[in-house]
Amino acid sequence: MPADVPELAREREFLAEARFQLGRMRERVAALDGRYAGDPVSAEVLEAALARRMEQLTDDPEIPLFFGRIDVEENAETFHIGRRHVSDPDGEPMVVDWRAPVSTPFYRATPKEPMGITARRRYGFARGHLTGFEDEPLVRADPAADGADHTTAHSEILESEIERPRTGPMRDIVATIQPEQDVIVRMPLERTLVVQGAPGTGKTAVGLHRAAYLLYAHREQLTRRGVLVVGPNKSFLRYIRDVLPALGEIHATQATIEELVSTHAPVRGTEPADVATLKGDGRMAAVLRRAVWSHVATPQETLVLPRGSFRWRVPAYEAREAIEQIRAREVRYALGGAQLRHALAHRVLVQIEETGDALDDRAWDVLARTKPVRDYAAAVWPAVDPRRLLFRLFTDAGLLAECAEGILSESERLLLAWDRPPRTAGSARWTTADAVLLDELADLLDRTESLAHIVVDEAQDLSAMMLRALGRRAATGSLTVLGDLAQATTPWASSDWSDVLGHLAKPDGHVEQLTAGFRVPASVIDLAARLLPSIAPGLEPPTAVRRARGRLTITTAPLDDVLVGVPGLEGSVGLIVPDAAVPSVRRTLTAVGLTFAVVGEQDDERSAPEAPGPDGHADDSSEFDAHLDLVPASLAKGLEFDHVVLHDPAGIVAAEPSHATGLRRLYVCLTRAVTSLVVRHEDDLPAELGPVASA
Ligand SMILES: Nc1ncnc2c1ncn2[C@@H]1O[C@H](COP(=O)(O)OP(=O)(O)OP(=O)(O)O)[C@@H](O)[C@H]1O
Repeated sequence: MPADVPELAREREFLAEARFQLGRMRERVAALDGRYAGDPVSAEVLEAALARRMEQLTDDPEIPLFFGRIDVEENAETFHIGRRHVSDPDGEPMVVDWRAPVSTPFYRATPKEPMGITARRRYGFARGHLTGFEDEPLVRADPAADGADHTTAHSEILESEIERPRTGPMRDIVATIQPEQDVIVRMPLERTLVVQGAPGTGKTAVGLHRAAYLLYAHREQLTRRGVLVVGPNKSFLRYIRDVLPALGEIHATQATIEELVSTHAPVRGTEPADVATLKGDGRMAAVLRRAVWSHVATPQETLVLPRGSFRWRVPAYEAREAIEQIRAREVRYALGGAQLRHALAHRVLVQIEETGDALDDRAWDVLARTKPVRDYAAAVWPAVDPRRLLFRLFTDAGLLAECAEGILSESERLLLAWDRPPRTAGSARWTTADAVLLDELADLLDRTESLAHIVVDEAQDLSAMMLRALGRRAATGSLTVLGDLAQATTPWASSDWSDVLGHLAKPDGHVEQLTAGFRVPASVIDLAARLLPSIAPGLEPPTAVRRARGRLTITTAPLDDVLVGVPGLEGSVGLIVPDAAVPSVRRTLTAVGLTFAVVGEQDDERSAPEAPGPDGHADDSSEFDAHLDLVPASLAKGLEFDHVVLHDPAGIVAAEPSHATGLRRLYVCLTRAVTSLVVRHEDDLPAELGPVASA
């Protein structure tokens, strides 16, 4: 960094002034009062908007108010770029929001394509204090040179940001978003995107920054219609939950797929992988559709509606005609039922009018609500309850055979039938896959409301039916789909992104790739990549951008010995173990006197408040604030630690339903390390890792 002391002093003054102006902006908002709005509803809306604005203008002295600057060629103007907009009393911008179009060159300009700027400046900060800056001129040395470099110059600030030790939950990358990432972040809202990338290429980070960008660029539409971030489990959601608020965005909901669908029934059951896989198969959608529509009967009787001294009649053939017309409209089932009542009532209305009585729309509604019309419609177009219908499908072989004819084989139908059927739909222990089917049924009955945008992380693990559940929640919106086919660990996972887009009902969506690896050091990538030919032929490992090659140790030493050095390690430490080994490893950790948190334990504690607390040594702070985390292998996905101790790789592979998914789980666990990885084993390492020398 240059030791340009006067310039550094000027920048510090500018920072102090920007902070002062931010305080002034906040005071001005604080002085506004929502109570002076015209009516109570507007007052409430205004109060909420003011509270949000106050929150956005809060100055956290630890967070730099700006992190970059660009010098614009045209009018020699400079723009400081930060997390939020700050203006002076004349309304002139002092700091521009990183998401504003004017900031784009900060992220994308290269000497070959300077995008109208002459220089880029990056700032170094320590705990909110400006410590230095680094200038990168963006003037091409030789404009005639063809094939000039598209890359940006080496930056120490960028490098130290990437190398910074990981502590606590995930943080934003707004100061160092890379050009290929920025292209994804700023893609138009209408576009559904899949971002395929190897471990640590920044997919999660990019997805969250895209959500923040879209909330900025389409504020009104997105806050009104909603943004949802879907993650694989609750501990992962806790890991990422601070990123959007740090970017000033609090209007996105986070949920697991299970949380989304469990509104239909609490998920209390589990089932064998083959059953869950079949329930997640896209063909189930056709089975359920048939099951719902099989309720519509063919009217055989005349509808008789007494009114005053008259008895109006709708013959069965007219009711059949009405049903055919409604079915041709392909409306949702419940709406179809309402339309049938109105169609029947309309036929009565016409007869009444023919007698010279003039009736209006209200009378039509009244007729549609009369008991004879309701009863008649309910008999031929009965109400359907999703839980009861699914219960019948799993207990009534005849009904299932009828609905699955030509779709599922006999052996598949047998697989769906409950071994020990519950007595009623209410007492059934529904599984996640069942809840997803209930969600599909609910949508066949009534259209699911669509959000404006959904970011789905670890999407490779979702079944076709889960993807459909998300797709319908973005039916009039779009999605950002993040994933890595090599990390697919569910038996129902997809092996092709175009299939995923098909199930989401977004066949026009397109796939982007990220290849630069910001997490995993080269030595660890080299080991993990040995699995790729077996688990995802055709996919490439990431290209490590970390300067250090990292430390890789493979050892058969006792776990106690491996743990000796843990307290002295800088940054976070993750001890990843097979799920079944958590209790025994926990005892080991307690015996050696280490303080630790167990990833996922907060969920267990919440679901079982009576459960005895951790055995004296577990850290009661949030799992990602602990120095050492004990991580069940099934929850490692998406997380990262400076140092990883991977205990019993063969056990991790063996715990999965198939060897292929076991190897993918191992690939996930191997790629969580930022600085060092210790693989500790007693049993032979999986052959696919090839020959390795154990210490
Ligand atoms: N442009 C960047 N600048 C600095 N750090 C970055 C950048 N992009 C990604 N990172 C860091 O790299 C790490 C990995 O990012 P992230 O978790 O988003 O990757 P991922 O592709 O989702 O990984 P996985 O497939 O393992 O879930 C994070 O610590 C993130 O902050």
